[in-house]
Amino acid sequence: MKGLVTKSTGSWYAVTVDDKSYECRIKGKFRTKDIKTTNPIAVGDWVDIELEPEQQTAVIVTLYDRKNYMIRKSVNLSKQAQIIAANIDQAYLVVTLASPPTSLGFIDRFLVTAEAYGIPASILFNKLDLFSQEGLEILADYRSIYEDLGYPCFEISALKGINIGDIEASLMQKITLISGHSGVGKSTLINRIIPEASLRTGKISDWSDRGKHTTTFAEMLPLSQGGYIIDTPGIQEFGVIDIEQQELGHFFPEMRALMHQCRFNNCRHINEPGCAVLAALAEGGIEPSRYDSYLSIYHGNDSRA
Ligand SMILES: Nc1nc2c(ncn2[C@@H]2O[C@H](COP(=O)(O)OP(=O)(O)OP(=O)(O)O)[C@@H](O)[C@H]2O)c(=O)[nH]1
Ligand SMILES: [Zn+2]
Repeated sequence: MKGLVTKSTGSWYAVTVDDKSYECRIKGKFRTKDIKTTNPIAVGDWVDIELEPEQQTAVIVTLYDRKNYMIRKSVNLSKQAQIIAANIDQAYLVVTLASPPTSLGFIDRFLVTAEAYGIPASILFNKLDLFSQEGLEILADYRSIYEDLGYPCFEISALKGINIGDIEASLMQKITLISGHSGVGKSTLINRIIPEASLRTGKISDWSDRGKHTTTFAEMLPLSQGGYIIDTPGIQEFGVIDIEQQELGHFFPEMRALMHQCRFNNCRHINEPGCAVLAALAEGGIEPSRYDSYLSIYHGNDSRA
């Protein structure tokens, strides 16, 4: 029977076939290109399952080819990768400028991975209700960096219900991944959009609570207007994986637009003479924070919260 993986705990998977959900485990090996993954099957995957005799459970026996996926380097296991979700139409990164802050490096790593797999990405700036005047100015700066690159940005308060209608409209009939650090408000947002979901939301009250994950597994939730949201556990760190140094510039839209003007066609945009990217950086046509992220990813560094 062919079904859709709608929930994953890492060892068990819920697979939906014609509105019926089966608790499944994996049989055999499933490989993603040459990458070692901590989870061979991810939410959003299409699979074949076989019922186990005289039991309520089933086993996943086939994994169908994926249209795309979001992947990151696993924390502490730098050789291994985690597939966050597969077969998605768009990826929404929920960020906050405070409690907890999301770094530009983290945002850029997420966007580069989305570009590499052809997934349209948007940024949701949450907790708008907490912003001071100064905070709003920083928000406007961040927003303009990413909007100028073509990434849609939303300013919202999941808690107070501000600007949620715009997001709801953009989710219709689509499979949308919702990702971000722990505590940025993903569950609060999803609860507002799908009240029946009643996901647990956590209070991050002090330092010792930081990193406490209230969402522990990825889950695909149907929307009443059609489409799905994929809720994922909070991510501390986003390590880019499976991108060659030489192709990295292609996944920065502002660099992609200029690189054919570089003198050398194998330009790394680091110190080459006649580099159009470095010229644009010097003239303010490329954001220094974006170029910093390029260098940092190029040199294989991960982002930490
Ligand atoms: N002030 C304010 N607080 C918010 C907002 N959205 C969420 N919060 C609070 O932030 C805390 C974390 O929210 P969650 O929705 O649990 O965050 P999460 O991203 O789902 O976290 P994980 O499940 O750990 O990944 C809770 O105390 C929420 O009430 C918002 O728009 N404004
Ligand atoms: Zn160059």
